[in-house]
Amino acid sequence: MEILTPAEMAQADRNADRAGVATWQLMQAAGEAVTSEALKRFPGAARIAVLCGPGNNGGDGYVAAACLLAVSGLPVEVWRSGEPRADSDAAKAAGQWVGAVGELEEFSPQPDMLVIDALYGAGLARELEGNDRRALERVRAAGSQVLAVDLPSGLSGLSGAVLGYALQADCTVTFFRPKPGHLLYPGRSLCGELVVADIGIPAGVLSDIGSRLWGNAPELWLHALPRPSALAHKYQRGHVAVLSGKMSATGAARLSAEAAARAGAGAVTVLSPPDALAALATHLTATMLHRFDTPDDVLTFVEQRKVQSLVCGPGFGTGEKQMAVISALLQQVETPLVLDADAITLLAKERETFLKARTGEKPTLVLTPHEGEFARLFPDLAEGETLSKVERARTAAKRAMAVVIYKGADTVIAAPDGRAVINTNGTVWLATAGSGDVLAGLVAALLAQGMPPFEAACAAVWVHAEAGRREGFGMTAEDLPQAARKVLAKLINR
Ligand SMILES: NC(=O)C1=CN([C@@H]2O[C@H](COP(=O)(O)OP(=O)(O)OC[C@H]3O[C@@H](n4cnc5c(N)ncnc54)[C@H](OP(=O)(O)O)[C@@H]3O)[C@@H](O)[C@H]2O)[C@@H](O)CC1
Ligand SMILES: Nc1ncnc2c1ncn2[C@@H]1O[C@H](COP(=O)(O)OP(=O)(O)O)[C@@H](O)[C@H]1O
Ligand SMILES: [K+]
Repeated sequence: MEILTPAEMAQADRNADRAGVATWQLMQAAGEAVTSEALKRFPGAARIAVLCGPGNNGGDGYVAAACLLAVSGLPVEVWRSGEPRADSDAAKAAGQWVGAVGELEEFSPQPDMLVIDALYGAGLARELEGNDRRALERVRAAGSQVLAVDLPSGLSGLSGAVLGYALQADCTVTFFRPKPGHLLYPGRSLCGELVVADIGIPAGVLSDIGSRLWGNAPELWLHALPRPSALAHKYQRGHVAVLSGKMSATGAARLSAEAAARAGAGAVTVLSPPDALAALATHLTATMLHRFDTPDDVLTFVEQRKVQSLVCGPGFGTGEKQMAVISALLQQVETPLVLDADAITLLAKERETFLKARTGEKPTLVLTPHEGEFARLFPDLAEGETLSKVERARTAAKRAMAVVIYKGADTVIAAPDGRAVINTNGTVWLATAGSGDVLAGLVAALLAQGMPPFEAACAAVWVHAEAGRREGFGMTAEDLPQAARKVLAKLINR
């Protein structure tokens, strides 16, 4: 599903108006959607308080208050912060509320109350403070249940950051399409359960908006998942090479290699520095092993053995020898390349040179930084407090001419052409050592089988997360490749 920024949502609104769906109609539908979720989800509430701001978010609140009074059989109170502008839809909605309206500073929340937070939504223009903030703080202290209209007031719809203060909602009802702030942390957790209500905006309004952001789902990349021909031999199913680090750090490369094999690569080779050969040889079975000493050894292997993708970084090391290998790969190899972990740290050491070289048409590169690695490679983006994670990932992808998988609980995948995806099926069980190495192997396997890089990255992230969910508590990274295989097998058979 497309994700719309607040500005794109406003455009959708205007397009809907032009298509004959009036904003007043949308406000009615929004208020009714809030009403129906309130009744469905909070059957234990003894009374309802609706907090209404001066804009359209407040307008939705007034509509909901009127509907709830008519149908819930509960006492409904309205508390306002500011007055709607004359002749606005919100003013019309406020005019239809027949009950009393209290000033927000006098609002006294109760534990048995459902509070409907309709102070600010997409129009939040500055930090939430003063009476607004104090009222929300009282709600938190009282422990009332909270339904947020569009967004918990104070949350940035663009970035998911809290501007001043925001309540923890039990449920958030938004309209038409989710916004980035619903899916990026901390917004994602503050929203509680997210409901995306259809309020009658036709999907056609999206055509000239050109949103380039989606929630990650198989629909985006299922068509591109590799399906080998019946006659394929092992190398035609993709040959992945994984570069290992020294003897004491070979596990990471093995995890990537195992993941690549389980994700459908027909052949996987671990390239090993001389000192690690023995350690790897005792552990590898189906995975092949090949020694390398110099960057040239790697280049020769890639060419002669028709390697179709490479993983470099997991457990690789950050010395000069390793830097020489990465430079050679970036400069002399056309094969799709996944750079993770130590490889990203190495790139960061030569940041300027690396980024300068990444212009124009370049061979496929996928970078998989976690928060710390991202900050090393793009310190200015990591510091920019006003940028959302999506904007950071997009800018990084453009600069590096690479698909960037910016990992975390809300992993964002971005391509140099501006496409971006927010992953939403992650689980904390993935926060285990080696889980990133598995992800790198999954991406490489899909690349080696010919999947386009952005789709391969999105698919790998989704499958990795789904595998983590399947395994759940107590899972280690060793469990992930097999679980990923099962997830992929199901998808391929769809
Ligand atoms: N398709 C759709 O999109 C639909 C959208 N709908 C609804 O519309 C909502 C967006 O409405 P909106 O644009 O009127 O903005 P909203 O959030 O109500 O606030 C604007 C007002 O608040 C003020 N203000 C802002 N920040 C402030 C602060 N910190 N502290 C104090 N004041 C502050 C601001 O003042 P100003 O900055 O102008 O001085 C202005 O007066 C959206 O979230 C959804 O619920 C539905 O009706 C159905 C269709
Ligand atoms: N709290 C979390 N919720 C969801 N996914 C997470 C969480 N923490 C980490 N992950 C995921 O787990 C993986 C960890 O990768 P990484 O940090 O590189 O670990 P390692 O270096 O140990 O392999 C990434 O895919 C990341 O998105
Ligand atoms: K709100």
